[in-house]
Amino acid sequence: MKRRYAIGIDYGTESGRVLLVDLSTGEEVATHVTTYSHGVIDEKLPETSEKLGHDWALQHPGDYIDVLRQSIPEVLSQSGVQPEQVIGLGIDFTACTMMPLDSKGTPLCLLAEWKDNPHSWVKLWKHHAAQDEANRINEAAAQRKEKFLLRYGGKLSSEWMLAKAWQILNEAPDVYEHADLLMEAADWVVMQLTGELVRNSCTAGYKSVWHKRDGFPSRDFLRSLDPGLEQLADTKLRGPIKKLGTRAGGLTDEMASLTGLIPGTAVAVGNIDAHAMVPAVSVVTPGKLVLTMGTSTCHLILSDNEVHAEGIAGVVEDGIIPGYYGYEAGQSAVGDIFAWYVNEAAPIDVKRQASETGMSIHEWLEREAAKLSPGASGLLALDWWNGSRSVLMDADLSGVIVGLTLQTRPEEIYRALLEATAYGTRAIIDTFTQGGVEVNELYACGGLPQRNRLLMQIYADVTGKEIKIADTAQTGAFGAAMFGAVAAGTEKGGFGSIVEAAEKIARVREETFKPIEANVRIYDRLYSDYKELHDYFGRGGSDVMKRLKAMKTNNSR
Ligand SMILES: Nc1ncnc2c1ncn2[C@@H]1O[C@H](COP(=O)(O)OP(=O)(O)O)[C@@H](O)[C@H]1O
Ligand SMILES: O=C(CO)[C@H](O)[C@H](O)COP(=O)(O)O
Repeated sequence: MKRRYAIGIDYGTESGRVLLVDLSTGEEVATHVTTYSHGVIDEKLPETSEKLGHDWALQHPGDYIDVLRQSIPEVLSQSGVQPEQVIGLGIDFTACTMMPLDSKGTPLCLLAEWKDNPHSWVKLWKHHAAQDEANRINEAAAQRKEKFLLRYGGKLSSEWMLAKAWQILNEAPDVYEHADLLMEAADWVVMQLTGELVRNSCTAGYKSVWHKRDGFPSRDFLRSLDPGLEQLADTKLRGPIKKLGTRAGGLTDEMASLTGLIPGTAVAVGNIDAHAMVPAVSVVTPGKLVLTMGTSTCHLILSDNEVHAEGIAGVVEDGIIPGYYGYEAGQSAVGDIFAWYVNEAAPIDVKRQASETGMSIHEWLEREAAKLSPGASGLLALDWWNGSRSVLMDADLSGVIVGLTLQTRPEEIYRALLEATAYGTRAIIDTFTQGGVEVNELYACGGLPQRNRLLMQIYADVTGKEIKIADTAQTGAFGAAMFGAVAAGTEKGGFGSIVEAAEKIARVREETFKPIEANVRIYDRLYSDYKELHDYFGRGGSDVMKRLKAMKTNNSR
């Protein structure tokens, strides 16, 4: 029998990565990356001089289609695989990355009459300008003792659908009114591929507060926020919600000719990028915490039980692997913090030395920072450069570095930033453990583990746990391909379930990162200092971060 393949597409913050996977061996046969030509739109709208406010982050939906147009034909031609050998396609996406659509399913930002309104564009997951709305949602839900709040650690995020939808209603009621649907980008791309309006249970559960039995927040609650939101769930969020691995539909003729695949190829319902990575590192049972480390980090774990605790961003039944409660927590910036330092703050001399040695700035700083021992720099940082997603769920918090002196070196700051993100992860592990979700093992995947060994050693030392690393640099796309093969089903040469797919083709590397005892002891002390700063700035010891942010926002008006 001819070999069978599946394609997975990982829609990240800056680019879409397409991977062709051999379903009999798990071999990654070909991969291609399409960088979004509009990138993250956070200063002004394309083709206009319309300036965006603080904390805005938008995208262009055309960039998502470019990934299909460019990268799918590319992996087919690189590999020589025949289109009919590709039995399934799955996608994963950043989330909540949402957009308003008209009644034909066209994003409003692509229509001449709406394109100058920032609210007609795709709001990227890291659009944080709906914090006011999030605060008001949280106050109202707490006051009304809404049951759903418990499943989200007591707070909904400004990154999620409800806050973003309400921001549109508040600031651009005409856009809200005209929007027939508000859709996750993951579901919109699946709709383009198949012509079917199908939502996936993962983004619906984690980002739109949907529950398998209780549905969305009640009309009564939505009306209590704003009468204009009352019908939100029944109208703009309508559509069947299908569980992960379900076949959303077959590839349309139009999409078949755009991609070079054959019409009718099975397309799985969408998924969140981080969540797709869990089975891709072979995790399909409880107790194994998966760190998906890239621009941001998500922390995902399965459990047999539903527990509620502060700091857990969300628990969704069947949200990651059917049959389990899937838990998510996260840090809104990780790679983004290192990128900030490299792009905005590293001195010119560092850039010169890196270029002289033929290394990237990250690589040079990593090499120099690895020469330092833990605690030697006298620096300690908080990891809130893009707010705190867990444990505090507050986008108005910001970054801190304590201990700077005239002697401080760039590699010391770089290392302090790596360490800060590791402390943030340890705080999340504590939250899970104290909340009753057992964390026995750590798995790391995403773009960072294979790029920065020092980072991974620091994570092992700070958490005191051995870390297993994904055997693929394209973990999201690999997981998406696995779900694509499940959607195709066994009769087509795919898999009967995601658990079967994980058993047959998912794997981790043999090499692991093990904690170094002497470092663990030092980091234990530094972590307790981190916690002191964390609670001081984050739990009301000082509101200086919020005052500074308010001053900055007022000044820019
Ligand atoms: N050697 C490195 N060390 C630390 N961070 C890095 C390194 N190389 C790239 N990064 C950061 O990794 C992030 C990109 O991660 P990746 O997983 O590829 O993308 P995404 O999160 O968009 O899916 C960027 O924030 C970038 O600054
Ligand atoms: O909230 C998310 C998942 O729940 C975002 O999709 C994620 O944090 C962004 O992913 P990346 O860092 O890989 O761009």
